Formats: sequence, C-alpha cells, structure tokens
Amino acid sequence: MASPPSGRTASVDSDQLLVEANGSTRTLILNRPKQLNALSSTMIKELLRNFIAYEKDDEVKLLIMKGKGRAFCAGGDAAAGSQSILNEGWKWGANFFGNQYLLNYRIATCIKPQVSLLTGIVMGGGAGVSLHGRFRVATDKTVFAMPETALGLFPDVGASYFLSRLPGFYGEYVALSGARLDGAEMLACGLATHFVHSNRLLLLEESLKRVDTSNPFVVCGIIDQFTEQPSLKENSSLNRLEIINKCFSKRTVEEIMSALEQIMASNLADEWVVATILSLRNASPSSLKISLRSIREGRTQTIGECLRREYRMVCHIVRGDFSRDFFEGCRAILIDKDQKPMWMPPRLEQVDDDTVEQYFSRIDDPQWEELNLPTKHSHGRNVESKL
Ligand SMILES: CC(C)(COP(=O)(O)OP(=O)(O)OC[C@H]1O[C@@H](n2cnc3c(N)ncnc32)[C@H](O)[C@@H]1OP(=O)(O)O)[C@@H](O)C(=O)NCCC(=O)NCCSC(=O)/C=C/c1ccc(O)cc1
Repeated sequence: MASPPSGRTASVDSDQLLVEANGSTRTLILNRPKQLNALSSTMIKELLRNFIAYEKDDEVKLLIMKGKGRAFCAGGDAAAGSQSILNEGWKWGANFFGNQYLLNYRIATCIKPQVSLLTGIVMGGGAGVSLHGRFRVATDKTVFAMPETALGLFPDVGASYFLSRLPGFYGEYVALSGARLDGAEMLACGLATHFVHSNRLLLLEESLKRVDTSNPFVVCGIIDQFTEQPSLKENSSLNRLEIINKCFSKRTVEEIMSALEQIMASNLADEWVVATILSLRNASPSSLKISLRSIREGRTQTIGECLRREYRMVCHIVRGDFSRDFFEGCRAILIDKDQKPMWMPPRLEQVDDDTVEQYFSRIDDPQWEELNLPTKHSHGRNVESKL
C-alpha cells in the first residue's frame, strides 16, 4: 500500500494498523484497543512493510508510533498466537517471531527518527516496537513491564540488548521479576528518553506532525519543550538499586533467590523484597533460568546478535523441545485466566544446566533456518547510542 496523501488516514486489513500522513511525518497507530493493541501477525507484517518503505522514501522524515485507547501495546497477541501454534504447528510460531524480530531490528537500525508515545500499558512486544527507536516518551500514565517469565517465555524482542544495558543489575531484576515501572522510572533508568505529562501529549503530537527534517537534534528540541522532570516515588525499585545489584548480580537464579530470602529473613517488613520473591516463585523456573542467561549474554552482544540468539531460544519454546511452559502460561494468564500455571519442571533445581544450554543451540531440523537479518553497515553505532 502506498503512503496516504498528506493529512489523510489509511487503514489496512480490518484497520489493525492505521497510518496517518502529515507532510513529512507518518503516524503509525496500533489499533486493537479491546486487546490492548496486542500485536497480531497482520500488524507485524504491516509495520515491517511500512518501515522498509519509509527507509527508501525521501519524503518521509519522521515516524511517530502510538496506540489507540488505554494501552500503547500489551505485547504480542499471545492468546491467539499460542492457539495458532497448537493448531498449525511450530512453523507458524517461528514465522510470527521471525517477522517480529526482523521488525525490531529494522526499527533499531532505522536511519529516520522514531518517536514513540508511551502512554498506558507498554509490555513485551510493545517494548520491542518502541524502545529500539530514537525517542521514547513516557507519561504519568505509563505502565511498563517485561512480564514474560510469568507466561513461560523470556524477555525477547531484543530485550536482552536493552535490559542488559540498564544501570547495574537492574535489567536482570526487571527481566526476572516482571516488575512494573512507571514513566518516571523508565526515564530515570534510560528506557525512556523524555517524560511528558499525558495532558500535553496531543500538543506534542501536533508539533511533531509539522516536523520537516530527520535531524534528531531538532526533533529532540521539540520534545524538550513539552517535558518535565518527574520525581521517583519513595517506594521506587530504583531506590533499591544497591540491594538489586547485590542480589541480581549472583551467578544463578537459586543464588539470587537465596540472597533475597536472606534480606527478607532480616527484615520481614520489607514489602518490596517479599513482592520480588513472590514474583520469582510464581514464574516458570525454566523461563527464569534462560532469561538470566539471555540477559548476561546480551551484555556483550550487538542488537543483531541478541535477536538471532533470542530467535533460537523462542523456536525451541514454540516447538516445546524442553518444556511446554509457554502454552501453560498462556492458558493460565490469558485464556482460562485462572492465574495458576502448572510449570513443568516445577522447581528451579530441576532445571539443569545442560537443558538451559540447549535453549541456546541451533534447532536440529532441516525445516529450520537461523534468523536472517539484512546487513546494515555502520548503523550499529547508532543502535548502541540509543540507550
Ligand atoms: C496487565 C494487562 C496488560 C492488563 O490487565 P487488565 O487491565 O486487567 O486488562 P485485561 O487483562 O482484561 O485485558 C483486556 C483484553 O486484552 C487482552 N490482552 C491483553 N494483553 C494481551 C496479550 N499480550 N495478548 C493477547 N491478548 C491480550 C486480554 O486477554 C483481554 O481480552 P478479553 O478478555 O477478551 O477482554 C493484562 O492484560 C496482561 O497481563 N496481559 C498480558 C501481558 C503480557 O504478558 N504481555 C507480554 C508478554 S507476551 C508477548 O509479548 C508475546 C507473546 C506471544 C507468544 C506467542 C505468539 O504466537 C505470539 C505472541
């Protein structure tokens, strides 16, 4: 589909993605508000097609990404996705995640600035379509999380790149516990680049739509006019960075747990420690172990290397090679909603190092291929500087 004429909105495939053209800007609107804009396969393909087209189109200079309704995006559509994999086989899942990671890579290496308006829920796949972009605007209504360990998955969409670059061992904490961050916390740790009050977001958007340049300094100057410096709440996890660094720097998940439990034993009234321990106890043991290793490996890898490795991991998951926790997590959280997943194996000590290792190996199947990412010479430098 060609870009719509200026000032017009074009819609695609049942309106799941709306594209608004204003002069040199294109506003991409995730439009499944009832599903909190969870990314369907159609939306991912359309976003990918648009990003590829915009890179070549000299008339397009700035991209704006937003969500319709109360969420920016609550992740990939895990409810429909897990059912499609069960009905159609693992290749459906491999194709879904392959396209999504390719989109994440296109966004990370796109030479045109992207401004994501992160108000409302930003989770999982929603982080993948925004945080790799140049400008991430959080608000007083932002609720960010990477909740995949509670779903039997692991923080993917390049999270092993952007979480591993957070201060200290905060990324390990966010990845393993699925902790929710507000807009002020996103800004403080570097996941967001700006904070704008939600009641000024429309004004910011109107100003951005008049931009006629890809110069990031000009774009930044415009966003700066609307920003404010929010304060961290007293109970913010960022005020716990010392404890987080002490516990989440441990080598294994078992050691992280026991470090947290020691703190709990000496201070039973510490609600934050209790909540963190509970979230780790409720998460899939297999997911916790592969997530920790993924973040650790991500620290020294490029965005492309992270996404290729995550693709291997997710392919093992959709094939159910070592565990079916992902299907069980989707059932318990999103389909039956009983919130009581039966993880298998159920205990951390039952997930051995050899099994964890295998999640990082190539898939031994003639029908499987590594994630094929386009060569984007020298853009790696830009990608590194975004966080
Ligand atoms: C805390 C949330 C975001 C909001 O809670 P709420 O305010 O009480 O709202 P609801 O839970 O009632 O959500 C409204 C509707 O949106 C739906 N929804 C809300 N997130 C979603 C969602 N990621 N998917 C598919 N429907 C959703 C949700 O099921 C519900 O549908 P319905 O019951 O039909 O009204 C809650 O919905 C929630 O925990 N959602 C899951 C968030 C989450 O784990 N996301 C990211 C990790 S998973 C991921 O990124 C990709 C996984 C995936 C795996 C395999 C695939 O093939 C494809 C994708």
